[in-house]
Amino acid sequence: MKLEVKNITKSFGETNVLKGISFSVESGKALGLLGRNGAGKTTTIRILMDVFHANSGEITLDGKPFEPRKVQIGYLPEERGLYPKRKVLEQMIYLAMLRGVSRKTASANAKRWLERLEVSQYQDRLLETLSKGNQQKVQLASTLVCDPEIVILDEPFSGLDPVNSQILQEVVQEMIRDGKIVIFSSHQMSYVEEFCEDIVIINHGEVVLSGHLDTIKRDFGKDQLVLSALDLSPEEFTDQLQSRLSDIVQITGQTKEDVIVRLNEGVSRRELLAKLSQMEDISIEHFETYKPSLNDIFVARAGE
Ligand SMILES: Nc1ncnc2c1ncn2[C@@H]1O[C@H](COP(=O)(O)OP(=O)(O)OP(=O)(O)O)[C@@H](O)[C@H]1O
Repeated sequence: MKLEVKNITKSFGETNVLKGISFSVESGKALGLLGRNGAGKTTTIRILMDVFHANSGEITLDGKPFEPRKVQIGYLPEERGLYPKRKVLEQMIYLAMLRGVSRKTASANAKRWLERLEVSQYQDRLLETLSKGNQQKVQLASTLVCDPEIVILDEPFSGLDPVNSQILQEVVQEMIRDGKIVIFSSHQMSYVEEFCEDIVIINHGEVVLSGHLDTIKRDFGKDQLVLSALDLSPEEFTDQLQSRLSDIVQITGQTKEDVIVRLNEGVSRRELLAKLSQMEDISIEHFETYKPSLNDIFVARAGE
């Protein structure tokens, strides 16, 4: 299956919140839907879920108009939506039945997911009596109870301890292996890097970057190098580079140990290396291609 979002726009009153959002995601893959607070991620998801109508654009599934009610979708919204005063298992079965699953299957699926997420001991408790993390796991179990083909997870890791995060990571990996379409929205970039082959970054309602994460990283790191020099702090080395090599490199960043530079247009790595080795008072310790993290890319593309 292939889900395609094509040039979606949405306004609330005078405010254009989405200004032409496009992306696609296929079965067995996870797409990271990223953006700063207020960028338009939830609005996009709500349009996918048919909570809002787009002003223009279209959404297709395998080339045909997407009808969310005709496909099983598991949506874990950021603002969680279960009933605090109802029992865990009872409400999971109820919610699955609302989505057309038989009572027997709903009950079996609910028990299986509660077990898998290690919260089956709470199945007969009122939801509000569970800890925040355990409520979160019940939410996730409820998302999966209808055996969805499309899974949309909005900040699924918030409030989970490291052990529970690990369990959830395994579940997400399993869903990808099982051929689900996964849309994963999170501000926690390390999880996005873990699961998502492709990403789309939205900023002020526009896609500012999208594509295959490995390719994006390669392109972003292209022409950038990580350098350090023996017996010089990154600050001292930065000063040296700025005063002596500013015709061939620009400083783009600094870490605790290294300086990150970008080659000026037309300058090769070989040229830089030659210039550095001619500097007799400096011994180069570290010279390698810059490998940006998704966090670096996000800050560069979605930062003001
Ligand atoms: N029902 C609504 N009426 C008016 N404006 C809205 C409505 N829903 C969202 N907005 C506005 O649309 C913009 C995008 O909001 P949205 O919730 O999609 O952002 P987001 O990327 O999900 O942010 P966050 O990371 O904070 O959850 C915001 O400026 C928000 O105020």
